[in-house]
Amino acid sequence: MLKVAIVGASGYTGAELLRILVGHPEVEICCVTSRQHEGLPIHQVFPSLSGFCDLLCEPLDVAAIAARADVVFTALPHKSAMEVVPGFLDAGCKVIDLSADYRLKDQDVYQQWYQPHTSPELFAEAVYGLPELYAEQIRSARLIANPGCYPTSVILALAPLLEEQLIDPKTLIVDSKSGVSGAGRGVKLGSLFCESNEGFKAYGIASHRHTPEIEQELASLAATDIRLSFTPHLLPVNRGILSTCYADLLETKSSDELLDLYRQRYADEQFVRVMPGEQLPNIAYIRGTNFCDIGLVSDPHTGRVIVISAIDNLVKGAAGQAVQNMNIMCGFKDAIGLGIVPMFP
Ligand SMILES: NC(=O)C1=CN([C@@H]2O[C@H](COP(=O)(O)OP(=O)(O)OC[C@H]3O[C@@H](n4cnc5c(N)ncnc54)[C@H](OP(=O)(O)O)[C@@H]3O)[C@@H](O)[C@H]2O)C=CC1
Ligand SMILES: CC(=O)N[C@@H](CCC(=O)OP(=O)(O)O)C(=O)O
Repeated sequence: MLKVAIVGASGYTGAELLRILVGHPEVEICCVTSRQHEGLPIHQVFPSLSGFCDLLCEPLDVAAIAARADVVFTALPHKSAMEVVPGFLDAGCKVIDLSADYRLKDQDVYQQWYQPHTSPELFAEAVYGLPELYAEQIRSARLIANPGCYPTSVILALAPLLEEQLIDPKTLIVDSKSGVSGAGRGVKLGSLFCESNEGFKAYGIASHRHTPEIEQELASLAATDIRLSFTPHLLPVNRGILSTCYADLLETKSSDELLDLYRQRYADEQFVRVMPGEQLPNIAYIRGTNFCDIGLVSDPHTGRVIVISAIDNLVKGAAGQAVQNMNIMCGFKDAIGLGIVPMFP
């Protein structure tokens, strides 16, 4: 059995890692950490886990955890992850980092959007953990930079069009809407029920820290520089991201032709579902699962294509993708532990 530790287990992505990994046949969870809940059984932190996991929350002692774990999931806020990731790697663990600390390839860009980085020497080694693009590199990786939730939804939505150079990269506009769990479990004014319920607002306009991450990956697909207008919105639901992506087509293509391209591109990707014909993604269809649903419409009136994608921010946007990466790194089948059928309604 593979021994895994979940560092930052009392957060939302930590809870989701636990939900997925308690049912994983190749994994034994050996350690969960939380500073605030040290000594408390994790099922008391998350009563939903009663009967599934009775590990006690431990402090974050890198040496003590590394002595027991083969793989460490760091589900910590960015800036905190970089304080512990190098120690786990030095001790011989594989690390899947859910934070943004190792996603960017350029140290100056990281510093501009976050803060000075304390282990930029790991940037070159870290593999951006989007299996639909980097499965080969993930297989032999020691450090996975698990992608951001918004970036996952946007990159998967636009990859086929950019790879085939069918859209003008200068015309890209993306609107994304996220459920409130995207902001984490920490107490924040904007996450309070009365602040978010029945409201719907844009935030981080022209300044959201996922912009450089999305641009980095889209530029690599398009083999040209990308400048993106990215506007996230806070949606008053617990989970789910719906991204709407607009771009000018460089040649006339019908919706059916483009859908065919997407079907071919993702034919071997079991977690990407290209919606048939008129159907469009809905966060209600993927809740709790590792699916990314994609639909599109080619608009002859404007010459633009509009691509819609939907993911669960905590699953394909975080914990599910992290487990998918672990499966690939460890030679397991990609979908082990992730074969959840969506519930509806
Ligand atoms: N929520 C989402 O949809 C997504 C989140 N992510 C990223 O995943 C990471 C975790 O997110 P999420 O679970 O939402 O965050 P939460 O705020 O819900 O949880 C954070 C966890 O880290 C622990 N923690 C916080 N600060 C520190 C610290 N300085 N040292 C040690 N432990 C600490 C907390 O426990 P305690 O304070 O008890 O120690 C808690 O267990 C973040 O980097 C986030 O940006 C990525 C994609 C999607
Ligand atoms: C709704 C909400 O607040 N979402 C978060 C993004 C989610 C996230 O955790 O992003 P990282 O993985 O890059 O940290 C935000 O806008 O900052």
